[in-house]
Parts: sequence; C-alpha cells; structure tokens
Amino acid sequence: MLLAVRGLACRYGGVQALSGLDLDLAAGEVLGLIGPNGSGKSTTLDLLAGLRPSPPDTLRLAGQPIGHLPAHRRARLGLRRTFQEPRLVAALTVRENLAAALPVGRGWPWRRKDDMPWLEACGLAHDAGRLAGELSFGARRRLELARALSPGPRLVLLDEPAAGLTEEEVGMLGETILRIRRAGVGVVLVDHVMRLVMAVSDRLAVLERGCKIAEGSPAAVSADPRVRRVYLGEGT
Ligand SMILES: Nc1ncnc2c1ncn2[C@@H]1O[C@H](COP(=O)(O)OP(=O)(O)OP(=O)(O)O)[C@@H](O)[C@H]1O
Repeated sequence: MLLAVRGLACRYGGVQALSGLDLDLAAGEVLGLIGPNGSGKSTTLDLLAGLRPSPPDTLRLAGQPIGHLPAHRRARLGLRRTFQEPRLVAALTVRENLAAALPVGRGWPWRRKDDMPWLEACGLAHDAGRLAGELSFGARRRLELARALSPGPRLVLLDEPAAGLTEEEVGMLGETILRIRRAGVGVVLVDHVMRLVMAVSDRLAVLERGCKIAEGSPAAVSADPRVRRVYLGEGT
C-alpha cells in the first residue's frame, strides 16, 4: 500500500477537527476526499503533508512510518502537496520554476531531464522556456502541480486545484490528473468542483464533522442515502 492512514486525529482547542480516520491509497490511484465545509478535509491534507506532527504509525508511506516527520522530509520521500495559491516565481521560466521547487540538498537525485515527463503530463511541454508570469491562470495551476511532482513523486495532495478555473481549464486539469495517475503516482484530491472529483477519482471518502461516513466508488458514494442527506442536504 502506498499510503496507509490509521486512527488519524486532530484537535484545535475544543474542536475535534478529525477523529479516528483510516484511509488506504495504492500507487496510481486517485482518492477524492469530499465533505461539507468544516468537515476536516484541509486538516487531513495538512496532517498528511506534515504541517503538524502525528504519532509515527498513524501514517505510513510505502510501509515506512512518517507521522513524526516534518513536511520537508516527507517531500523528500515523494509526498508532495499543492497550494491553492500557486507559489511560482513570475520572472523565472517554467523550467526554472521546477528547478527551484525543492531544496536540492546533498545527494538529492535531481536531474534536469527528469522534469520533462512532468511538464508533459501537466500539458506544459511547449511552455518550458516561457516565463511563469506570462502563463494563463489555468496553466499556472498546472505549473504549481508540475513543481510538486518533480522530482521523484509518489503521492501528491491536491488542495482545491480547480478553484477559480474555467470549464475548459478544469477539463485540462482533469486530463493532467489522469496522466499523473497513469504514471503510477497516488493522488489525494480535495475539491468542491464535483464534476472534476467525480470524473477522475477511483474512490471517494466522505467526511462529516471529522469522521469518515462513507467510502467507495463515485457511483456508490453518490447513491448512498447518508451521503446524500449530509453532503447534498437532501431530506433534512
Ligand atoms: N487553525 C484552526 N483553529 C481552530 N479551528 C480550526 C482551525 N482550522 C480548522 N478548524 C476547525 O476544524 C474543523 C475542520 O476544518 P477544515 O478546514 O479541516 O474543514 P474543511 O473540510 O477543509 O472545510 P472547507 O471545505 O471549508 O475548506 C472546522 O470545525 C474548523 O472550524
């Protein structure tokens, strides 16, 4: 299993933002994490990415306990995330933005040619020499994603990547996510744009008030009466 989450929990003062969360994710699988506002999706991504520590065994990446590792150590193991606001340098080219993405510490196996497959996957192969500041909003989002991927990705956490995109840009983002999946990278996708989540997820997990209330294929989860009641506000 690429990612195994067991009993993940988080408390902010008096608020139990997440309790007893279990999740599994295989390489090359897209897990859509959905739920109403305040249900714990961002908290889950923060805990997975290492913004705050957890007991080591609550999170395992390819069998290795990582709950205690800080974000940069997890990133080096191939666990990356994107941010809602692209963290790009407008005056650098697309390719230079990739090279500047991760602190290239001693022994980091970064090679320039390794970037190309990710630029291609993100639909940016023809823009490698363009300045990031010249790209459209949708292309900047895809560059943010390429930056998270290169080098050596295993699992990428996407935090509302479709927010603010046009219909066409959402389509291109969906194709990008499917190419990343085909490359064997695991994806956890949090987004309110349901047509994207439904189109690219192999599996959905639904959170409500910090607890997982359903999990399964997009079709099964959308037909689940509890999910419909809680998430879509039906019959309440
Ligand atoms: N820094 C914080 N301090 C205190 N409470 C917080 C903090 N961050 C989140 N919370 C609370 O934790 C709960 C889960 O919030 P979280 O942001 O994870 O939900 P979410 O599902 O990502 O929501 P949204 O869809 O609105 O982004 C909510 O009750 C929220 O108010």
